[in-house]
Amino acid sequence: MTSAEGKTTAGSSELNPRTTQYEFLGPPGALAICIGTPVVMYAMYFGCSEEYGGCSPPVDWAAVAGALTSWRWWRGLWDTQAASLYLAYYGFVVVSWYLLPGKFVQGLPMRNGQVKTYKVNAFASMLLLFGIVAGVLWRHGPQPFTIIYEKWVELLTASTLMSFALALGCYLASFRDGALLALGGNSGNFIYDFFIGRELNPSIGSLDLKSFNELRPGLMLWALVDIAMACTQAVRRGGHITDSMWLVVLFQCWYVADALYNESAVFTTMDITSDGFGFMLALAITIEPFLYSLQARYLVFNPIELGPVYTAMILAVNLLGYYIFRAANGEKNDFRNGRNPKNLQYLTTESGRKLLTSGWWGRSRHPNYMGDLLMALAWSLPTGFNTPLTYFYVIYFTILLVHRQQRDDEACRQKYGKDWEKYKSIVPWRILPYLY
Ligand SMILES: NC(=O)C1=CN([C@@H]2O[C@H](COP(=O)(O)OP(=O)(O)OC[C@H]3O[C@@H](n4cnc5c(N)ncnc54)[C@H](OP(=O)(O)O)[C@@H]3O)[C@@H](O)[C@H]2O)C=CC1
Ligand SMILES: CC(C)=CCC[C@@H](C)[C@H]1CC=C2C3=C(CC[C@@]21C)[C@@]1(C)CC[C@H](O)C(C)(C)[C@@H]1CC3
Repeated sequence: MTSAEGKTTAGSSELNPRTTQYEFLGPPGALAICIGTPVVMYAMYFGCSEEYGGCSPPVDWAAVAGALTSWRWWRGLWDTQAASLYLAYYGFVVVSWYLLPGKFVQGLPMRNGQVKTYKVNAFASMLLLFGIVAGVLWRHGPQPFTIIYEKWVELLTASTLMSFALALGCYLASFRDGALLALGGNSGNFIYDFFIGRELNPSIGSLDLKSFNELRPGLMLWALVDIAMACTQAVRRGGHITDSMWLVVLFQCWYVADALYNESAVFTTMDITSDGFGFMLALAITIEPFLYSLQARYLVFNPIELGPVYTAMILAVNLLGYYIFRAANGEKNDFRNGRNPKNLQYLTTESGRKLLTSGWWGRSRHPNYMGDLLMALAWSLPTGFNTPLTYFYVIYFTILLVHRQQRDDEACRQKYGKDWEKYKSIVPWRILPYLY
């Protein structure tokens, strides 16, 4: 953490104090991530696509350079049909949130004493989308879905612009009277606050923009993109889909379905309770479908048959990861909702809040990250070892989770003081027992 220099009292109040500590190396770091993330996403396309010579070295850099120095660089990124398709998709996700029935669930109390109510129907939205996909497949076969593969970069542009528009809109709206700001996003520096998110929970009517965008448009499109990649492979191979493609699509669709089914669990994560909604989280709608699906896109032009032995081994890695991820998240969720069915041991802190010290949370301080990382590995293994690029997700995710663990550790240190040090002495490992 670095200190936010040059703070003034303008823009601060008792409820919305000025942010005095920077994360992500302050404004230069925030600017680097704002520019760097879209650059990386385009680079993962230009550096790993059949149009530009595949993914394994040598990439056809001459073709990439040719594209970048010609008119195609600008014109090729934008396509009105792709942007309209993207908008129609986003509109569908909003309308399905509005129209489909759902439970109403309360979030944790905010520091102004208010409690937000969320409509929980993300899983129903996903089922509706999958129902429409099944209907199209039934009537027209896989062909209509190949447009997602063909217009990949144009759809990426549309989604990136949507992320930017959402973040900018929320940043500007946060200056209205009465907005509750995020404690970490009110530094007074435009770049930093735009990136971290100035307002804690921006909403339009009863639609909470942060939880909506963290979960629905990005995750559902990720599943749809994966299905479209399998359809593209099927069209090219006379209806045949490789076992590697089946694995990637099933694993990732399962992960998405699990997240949407357990929608209410996200209301207690730090993104929802503490972070604002800025460009960082708005990028979720782009990163999830266009970066996390790289393996499926790669398998379209590098079809790989794994055979039963490798298929079974990779399946086992994913199942183990999923078991740890779900069991750990389940234990914490139960505990935070006042249940302790396994009679796990815990430490009572001075604040009255309790911390689990046995079960998964006694093995490491973020056992759920361990499960998530194992799954990430299982999603890359079906692509073989011809290119390191399909392992990008595992590497990016490790960096993201290690940084997240450090942020959470600092937040818990501030929340629990010396009790957190005591917890750390009981549970010394951060993510991977005996390693980290
Ligand atoms: N696919 C992706 O791109 C990403 C996935 N994720 C996943 O999201 C999920 C949620 O992650 P995240 O919100 O970062 O963190 P966690 O689910 O690990 O939650 C951290 C919080 O849990 C509470 N806690 C910590 N230790 C204990 C304990 N011993 N007993 C009880 N409560 C404890 C603390 O909050 P308090 O005490 O206030 O309750 C702490 O702030 C994870 O499964 C992660 O893998 C995350 C980022 C990206
Ligand atoms: C630096 C930068 C640009 C960061 C963007 C990070 C985001 C993409 C991730 C931050 C936390 C996330 C979570 C999920 C997806 C990725 C982002 C948005 C998540 C929705 C994936 C599905 C899981 O089951 C989850 C619900 C636990 C998870 C929540 C956190």
